Amino acid sequence: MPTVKYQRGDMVMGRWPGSSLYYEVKVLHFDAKSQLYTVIYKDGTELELKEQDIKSAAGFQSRPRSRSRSRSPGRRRSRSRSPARTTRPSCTAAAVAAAAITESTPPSRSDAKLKDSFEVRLIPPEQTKASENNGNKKHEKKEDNEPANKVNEKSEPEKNQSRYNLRRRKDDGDGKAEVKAEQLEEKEAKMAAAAAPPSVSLDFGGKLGAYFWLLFLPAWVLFLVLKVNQEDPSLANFPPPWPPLESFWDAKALGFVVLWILFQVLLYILPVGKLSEGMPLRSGERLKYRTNGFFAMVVSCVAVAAAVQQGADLTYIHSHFLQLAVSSFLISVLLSSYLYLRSGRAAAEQLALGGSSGNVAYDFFKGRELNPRIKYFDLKFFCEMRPGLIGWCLINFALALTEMKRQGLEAPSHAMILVNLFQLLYVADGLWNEEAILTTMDLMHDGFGFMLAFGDLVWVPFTYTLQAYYLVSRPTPLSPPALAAIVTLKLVGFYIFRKSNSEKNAFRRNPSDPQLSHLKTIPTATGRSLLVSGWWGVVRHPNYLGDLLMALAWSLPCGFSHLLPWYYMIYFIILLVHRDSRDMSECRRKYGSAWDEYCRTVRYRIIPRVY
Ligand SMILES: NC(=O)C1=CN([C@@H]2O[C@H](COP(=O)(O)OP(=O)(O)OC[C@H]3O[C@@H](n4cnc5c(N)ncnc54)[C@H](OP(=O)(O)O)[C@@H]3O)[C@@H](O)[C@H]2O)C=CC1
Ligand SMILES: CC(C)=CCC[C@@H](C)[C@H]1CC=C2C3=C(CC[C@@]21C)[C@@]1(C)CC[C@H](O)C(C)(C)[C@@H]1CC3
Repeated sequence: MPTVKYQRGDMVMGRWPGSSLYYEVKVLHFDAKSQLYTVIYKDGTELELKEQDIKSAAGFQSRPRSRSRSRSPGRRRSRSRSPARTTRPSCTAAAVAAAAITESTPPSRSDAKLKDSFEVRLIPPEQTKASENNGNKKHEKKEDNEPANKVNEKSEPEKNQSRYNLRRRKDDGDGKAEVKAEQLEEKEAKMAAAAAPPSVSLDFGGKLGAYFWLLFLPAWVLFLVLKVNQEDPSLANFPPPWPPLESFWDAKALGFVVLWILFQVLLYILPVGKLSEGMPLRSGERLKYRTNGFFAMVVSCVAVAAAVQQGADLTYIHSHFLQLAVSSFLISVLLSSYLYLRSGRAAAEQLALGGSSGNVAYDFFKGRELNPRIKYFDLKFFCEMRPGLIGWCLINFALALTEMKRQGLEAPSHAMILVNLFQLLYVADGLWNEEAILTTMDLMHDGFGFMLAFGDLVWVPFTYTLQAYYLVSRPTPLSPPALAAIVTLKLVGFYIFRKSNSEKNAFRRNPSDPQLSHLKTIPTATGRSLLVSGWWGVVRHPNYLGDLLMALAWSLPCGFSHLLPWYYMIYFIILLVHRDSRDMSECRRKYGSAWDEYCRTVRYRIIPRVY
């Protein structure tokens, strides 16, 4: 192939995205269509690079420290208080490669210091910039706050510095011009990284999987809704009776759903509440979000109470559950189609990683655009946090009223009260801590497409309410000890869930938060660190553990007569196990062997000593 400069198996130097640093990589593959080389770093991290980001190894050498008069990364480090200054690389892709070029033997893992202190492997682009910019004291402060780094600072001799000074020979010793060229390169590389995100493997079963999920998810919701309406919803009583076609559609139901969504839109755009910043995007930009979810929930409760006071019959929700679900489904399909169409016009840097497979079904399902917005109105954030989530509580409340009416009760049953209160607490907590959602996977990494639109508008309100629906016509008495045990379980789960989510959110927002200074961290090549003690040192997803305990507490009040009210628990285990593995791959890609280090230190994923 005449146009291919580097061949498979060639050892070359690849630019680390977002920086001007080059590391040794092996060429795995060249894609003629995208003109991208797939390269692999020494620790197994794979990236796709443009030809201009690859140089032949012959043009590189490690710069001897004595000649390092310029503001090279290594030298900048030696002036700053960054941990990178004082530690030696151990195993990130880039650092291993760096060490491999400058030393005959790569850094040894058996290094005694490695055991107790987590080491910096590479100057992260952000850190490099921070040290370069003397005015940026914030970053230095952050590093000071990390005890693990302090240990490193004391223990590592400066002589290691020169090992990271990898640059092209022609740049050597060229004072100001060099700095300028370097800054330009860094800027270019950043833009390239933003514009051409590295491709990631397709999850959810890839393209075929997308077709499957597009058909299966709506069918499954329909199945559940029909099943819970059966007098005997046991598995043996299969299939549930198919209702007449005309009963799927009700214009009034569609009207109610549209009104509800518009009401939530109105509450969302009111200039009430805090404007919170999201995490930095690949372009470096930080979007602003109006986090007034709790306010929206309170106003919605007042509005619903007023409507009931005025004689509105909420049992309509129970009797038209199917039609309301179908209406929401139609809206989610319309929304997803709009999202897919508009994503065609989105700039490359606005797309989620892996969101552009080129396959219509997959991209429609998974969503391409990361943060689709109409002016300041963030569609993904709004859909995830408002109509479906608050709607879930409204439906639960309506089902409690229906239970009272059906069973001639003066108050809802204990089981119904527990389910209502538990789930209300879950939603209210999510909305109270709305800002925390900005550091979750959905907001940071996932595109907005059918999966989330359907999940937010149909799946959450019409399947998360199944326990309450189940209880409407199936009285389930609870003994006082059972009641106490279930409440305790819920509170324990909630405590773990809230504390761990808040800890991660606080750390991501401000790594130098004095309240977190006791926590150990592992620095990574991206400039972000990973918590390795506290909640995130117990298991890799303590928040999932808390969430699962809560899910158990939601099913227990419904007893053990049927599987249906346990559906949420089963689904949730599958969802979280899959989410955990998706997150593992994503973090492995992002953090390279710093992530492996974290996984070796924190061995269990969700349940200590079990999983
Ligand atoms: N009820 C429901 O239906 C659902 C509820 N949930 C709940 O939503 C919440 C959010 O979940 P989800 O978005 O899946 O995942 P997380 O909130 O756990 O976010 C995962 C991200 O956190 C960061 N991270 C991972 N490990 C560490 C660490 N050691 N130190 C610092 N940061 C770390 C990484 O992002 P980075 O490093 O880029 O910051 C990672 O990608 C959870 O509580 C979950 O239980 C989730 C799904 C469905
Ligand atoms: C099968 C299918 C269609 C899956 C879609 C998954 C979505 C239903 C969930 C993905 C992540 C979610 C979160 C919440 C609700 C469910 C979805 C949208 C959440 C808003 C619930 C309230 C919590 O407090 C939370 C804010 C942490 C949570 C965030 C993730």
